[in-house]
Amino acid sequence: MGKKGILLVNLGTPDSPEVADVRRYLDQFLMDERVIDIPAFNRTLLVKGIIVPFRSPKTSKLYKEIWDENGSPLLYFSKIQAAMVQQKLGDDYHVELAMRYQRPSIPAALERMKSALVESVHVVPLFPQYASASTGSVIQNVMEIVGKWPTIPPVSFVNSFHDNKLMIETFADNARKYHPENYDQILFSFHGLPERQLIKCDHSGQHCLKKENCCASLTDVNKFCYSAQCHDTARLIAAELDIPAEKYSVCFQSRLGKEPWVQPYTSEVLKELAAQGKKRLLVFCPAFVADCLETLYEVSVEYHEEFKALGGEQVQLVASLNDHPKWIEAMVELSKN
Ligand SMILES: C=CC1=C(C)c2cc3[nH]c(cc4nc(cc5[nH]c(cc1n2)c(C)c5CCC(=O)O)C(CCC(=O)O)=C4C)c(C)c3C=C
Ligand SMILES: [Fe+2]
Ligand SMILES: [Fe+2]
Repeated sequence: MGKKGILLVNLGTPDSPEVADVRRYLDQFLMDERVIDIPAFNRTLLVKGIIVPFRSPKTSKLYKEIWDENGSPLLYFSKIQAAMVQQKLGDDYHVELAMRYQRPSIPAALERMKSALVESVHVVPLFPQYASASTGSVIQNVMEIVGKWPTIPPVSFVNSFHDNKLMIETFADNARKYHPENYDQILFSFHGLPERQLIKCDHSGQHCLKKENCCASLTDVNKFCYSAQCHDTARLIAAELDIPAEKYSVCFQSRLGKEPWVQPYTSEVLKELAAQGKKRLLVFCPAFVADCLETLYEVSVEYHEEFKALGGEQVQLVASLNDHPKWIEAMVELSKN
């Protein structure tokens, strides 16, 4: 019997922090029709004419701040995760790591699986909450590639795992060493998303952003809503740590462009908390399964400085899932289901 193929996919990172590599990365990322979801002609003008030329040098500087002897933290931890999952799953499985953008690429990883004569392909997009721009893009890309193979094997996908028990426990474990009770407020800062994409993903057309706070709770009718899944993840981690509702806030970071993104924005929440006299914040970033630019720089450096300038004292990041054994167990579970 052939091996079962497992494809673990994260977002991607540049090959190096140099401007040319960052430019290639941003170009592939932002030209994705699910990321900048506007008509192709306008997307090309905006991405190739404005965002990539102006943003690449700035983003390159940020990547240089987090790049160490192991390279990009996102790729470093992703490789460790894949090797540990392969080791746990054993010889009946063939595990490949891929990045949606740049390397190791999805086409190359799928080609290696094909050459290894896998009997099936199970895809695990490494994004806990479903978004069209992340999970949706991975699923579409894999379907396009495998869809052209002469023999299409059984293919399956994980859609989201925002409430995975082992994942929730891992975030809680990582926070305990900071003693959450010693902080003035706990923040769950998720990657942001344009509001337009939230509305588009609501196939009923009747739920997302229709009423105040409608995207803050997860129900049967909005079970694919990114915002609702984020709120659910936050609620579960808070419950695991006995953090009362008034002691934590859910917010969204990394906004790009001028149109409205899912709210509240992390920067605005920092302003409000500083105005209330809060001094010490503990911040989870549960949209990511590995530390990356958005956690190590945006939260630990940018938000920390921003909060201090507002009169606060500390923004402490809770480490991501990285190579925590319980998270590896969760990945094994996701690989088998
Ligand atoms: C949680 C999953 C992610 C979603 C959803 C997502 C949507 C999204 N992102 C951008 C723009 C940028 N994101 C950038 C970095 C970045 N994004 C994610 C994850 C999601 N993005 C990760 C893990 C990272 C870090 C990668 C790393 O190498 O560490 C960047 C690059 C950095 C920068 O220039 O600021 C951009 C740009 C959009 C527009 C979007 C949805 C529409
Ligand atoms: Fe992003
Ligand atoms: Fe919603």
